[in-house]
Amino acid sequence: MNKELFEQLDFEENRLYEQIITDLSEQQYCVVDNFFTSEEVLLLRTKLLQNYKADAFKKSAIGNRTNELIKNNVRGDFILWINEASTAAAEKLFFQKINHLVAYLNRTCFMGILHKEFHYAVYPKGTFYQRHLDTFQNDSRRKLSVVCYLNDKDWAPENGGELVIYKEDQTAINLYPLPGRIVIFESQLLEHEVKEVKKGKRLSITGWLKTR
Ligand SMILES: O=C(O)CCC(=O)C(=O)O
Ligand SMILES: [Fe+2]
Repeated sequence: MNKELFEQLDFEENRLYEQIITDLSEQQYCVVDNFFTSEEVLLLRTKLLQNYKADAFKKSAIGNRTNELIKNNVRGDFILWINEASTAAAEKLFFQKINHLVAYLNRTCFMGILHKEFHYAVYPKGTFYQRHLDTFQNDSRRKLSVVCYLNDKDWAPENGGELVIYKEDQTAINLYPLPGRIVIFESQLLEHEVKEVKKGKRLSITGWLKTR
């Protein structure tokens, strides 16, 4: 049997990933609850908090003082980039799950995702991220944005911190950062914002799947 044919027969359809592909093509975004189990969220949250307490996070703003001030008006989160070569259990598990999804997307939709970059993010009380397009960083290689929420299950509406996605017809979709939930959307197409956190710290991993 030739290799291509073998690969076709070997191929197993994944319902969850198929739903992601359908949603992305129909509405440019998708929401998957329980993409990470509660044990996985706990593992990831513990690692995030360990780094945060060790002061490893940086203010998301860069540049000189004036620039920083301007950026703080736009975005108040603290971030830490994650190295894919990390041997920490949490980070290995994270990239395993992401890579499994990426392999499927590349195989079934020829998405051509070659690179990725992910960072932990902490939004303390009072912080937000104003409406933006993820390509404002001048990175046209960003194809899909992926946000994974790591809060405890007691994250309630009064905590604020919703992700608001503005669809192409400008309808707003409000999404709470519920633990285990991931949101994927077209980086080049959909503007979005993070509403002010009113209570507690909002914990997440955000990243981009890139084409070159
Ligand atoms: O945390 C979120 O829900 C979105 C974060 C975001 O828009 C970004 O980091 O570019
Ligand atoms: Fe964004």
